[in-house]
Amino acid sequence: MVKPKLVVVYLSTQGNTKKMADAIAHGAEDRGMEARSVSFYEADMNEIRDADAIALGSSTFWYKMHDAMERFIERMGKELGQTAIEGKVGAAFGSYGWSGEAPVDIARMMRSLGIKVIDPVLRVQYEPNERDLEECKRLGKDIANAVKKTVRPVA
Ligand SMILES: Cc1cc2nc3c(=O)[nH]c(=O)nc-3n(C[C@H](O)[C@H](O)[C@H](O)COP(=O)(O)O)c2cc1C
Repeated sequence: MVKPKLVVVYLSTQGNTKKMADAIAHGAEDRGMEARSVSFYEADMNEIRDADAIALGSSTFWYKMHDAMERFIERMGKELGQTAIEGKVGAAFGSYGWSGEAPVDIARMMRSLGIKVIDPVLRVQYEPNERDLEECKRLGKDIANAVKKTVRPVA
């Protein structure tokens, strides 16, 4: 049986958001998904097109997500088009220091592309601890549960 697929794309300067991304992927795997956590510059648009779910994460720098992540989401919309993206399950996350705007902005951009972003939009202050990583795994499991409930039309 083909497993449903999750791609987790992150932008992380010191590895904090990357740790969240890896834990989200592990949580989804525990619930039977095929999941891959990749840095934004390694992300493959064809893989995203084929995925049932996408999780996007960036740390907050100067009160917003990194420009490169914003450009990545815009490129995703342009290259894949709304029909390929619409109806996918999504999640937004990121590490922050004091204001934490990036995950909220990511969720807004994903929703404007028609992605069904689930709650919570997950934010962790600085380096995730064990409890934070459990929450990230929980989000991965929730993504898998949401995918099971979603029937997407075959393209
Ligand atoms: C130059 C710089 C600017 C930052 N600006 C913000 C900010 O505006 N708001 C905030 O919440 N955190 C800010 N931070 C804190 C980072 O988001 C935080 O260190 C985070 O854990 C980095 O995660 P990463 O390793 O995934 O990139 C900033 C950090 C640096 C070095």
